[in-house]
Amino acid sequence: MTTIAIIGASGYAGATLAKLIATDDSLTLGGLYVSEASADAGTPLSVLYPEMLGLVDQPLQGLSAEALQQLCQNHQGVCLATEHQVSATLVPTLLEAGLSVFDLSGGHRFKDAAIYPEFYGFEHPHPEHLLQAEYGLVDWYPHTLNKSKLIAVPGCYPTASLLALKPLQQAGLLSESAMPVINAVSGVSGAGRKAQLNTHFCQVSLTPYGVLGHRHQPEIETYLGHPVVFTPHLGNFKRGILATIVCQLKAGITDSEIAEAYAVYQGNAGVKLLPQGSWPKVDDVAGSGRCLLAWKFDAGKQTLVVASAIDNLMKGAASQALDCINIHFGHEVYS
Ligand SMILES: NC(=O)C1=CN([C@@H]2O[C@H](COP(=O)(O)OP(=O)(O)OC[C@H]3O[C@@H](n4cnc5c(N)ncnc54)[C@H](OP(=O)(O)O)[C@@H]3O)[C@@H](O)[C@H]2O)C=CC1
Ligand SMILES: CC(=O)N[C@@H](CCC(=O)OP(=O)(O)O)C(=O)O
Repeated sequence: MTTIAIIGASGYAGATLAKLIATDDSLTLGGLYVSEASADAGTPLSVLYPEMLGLVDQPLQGLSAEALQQLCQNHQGVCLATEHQVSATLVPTLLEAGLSVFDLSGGHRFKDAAIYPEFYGFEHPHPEHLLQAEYGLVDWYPHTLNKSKLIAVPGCYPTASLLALKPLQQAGLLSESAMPVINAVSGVSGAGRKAQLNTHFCQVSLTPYGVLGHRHQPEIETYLGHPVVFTPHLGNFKRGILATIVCQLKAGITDSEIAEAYAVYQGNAGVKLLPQGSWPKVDDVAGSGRCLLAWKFDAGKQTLVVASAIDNLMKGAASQALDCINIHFGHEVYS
């Protein structure tokens, strides 16, 4: 059995992951950590999330220097469900102790350290570790996940967008002179558990944000290998992401070439194509580790619309992290 700790376990992504690890036959859920001064230190996770009563009753521990030392001695892997800068600061100690690190934040998704001051608002404290991180988009890069002890779990919007666009890019169907336009709506849990006025459920009304400057734009472009226009929106529902993407394809492309490109997902339990004429809904993926895709093509305009739905806390965070852990340690993956 492989024992996994979670730092940031009281947050939405960390708690979702704790539940998945606790019910995974190949893994043992180890220590659950919050910040040293957290008001939740000492509280069982199941008190914060009663759905986990009897399943995850261990208390959250404040991450003191002593707790960090014990974490390093007692676990094979650790998940960082913490804010980007916190993850970037913790990684060197965890790697030096020999642990495998699964970072759910954006702290290690780029090789180019210059992205951090521009899109994340801080200088990366350990750019040397960026070069060793592998990007954990499990449906596309499963074979690199045992090549490094540092796995950068993708962001939620990039997961939804890349799963929709990579088949087209790989098959060479995207027009080189046009950018896919991604409009994506996320539920409020995407913003985390901590209260903030602009993500207060009663204040939220469907609106774009981060226009032409969201940090997921460079992440999508990096792993697609093609520029895009990405506009996230916040919607007044709890969980799920729906990305609706409009792309220009090269002249002469046909429906059957598009179908062939998406056949890359045949037999993949984690990504499913809906029958032509059906479109994914966020409620159809809430609580699931799957991505649902659907597309329609106008051959006259060479325009493709593809829609992609995931649960931001599952495929967009915790279930993708769980798949990364199991692939990394050579266990069976159940999507
Ligand atoms: N929510 C989502 O849909 C997704 C989130 N992510 C990423 O996952 C990470 C976590 O997100 P989310 O769960 O939403 O965030 P939350 O705000 O819900 O949770 C953050 C967690 O980190 C803990 N924490 C804060 N500071 C520290 C610290 N210094 N040391 C240890 N623990 C700390 C918090 O507890 P406390 O403050 O009490 O210490 C809490 O447990 C972020 O990087 C986010 O960008 C990725 C994909 C999707
Ligand atoms: C609705 C909402 O606020 N969503 C978050 C994205 C959550 C996510 O995927 O986070 P990371 O890339 O940061 O890990 C945002 O736009 O910042």
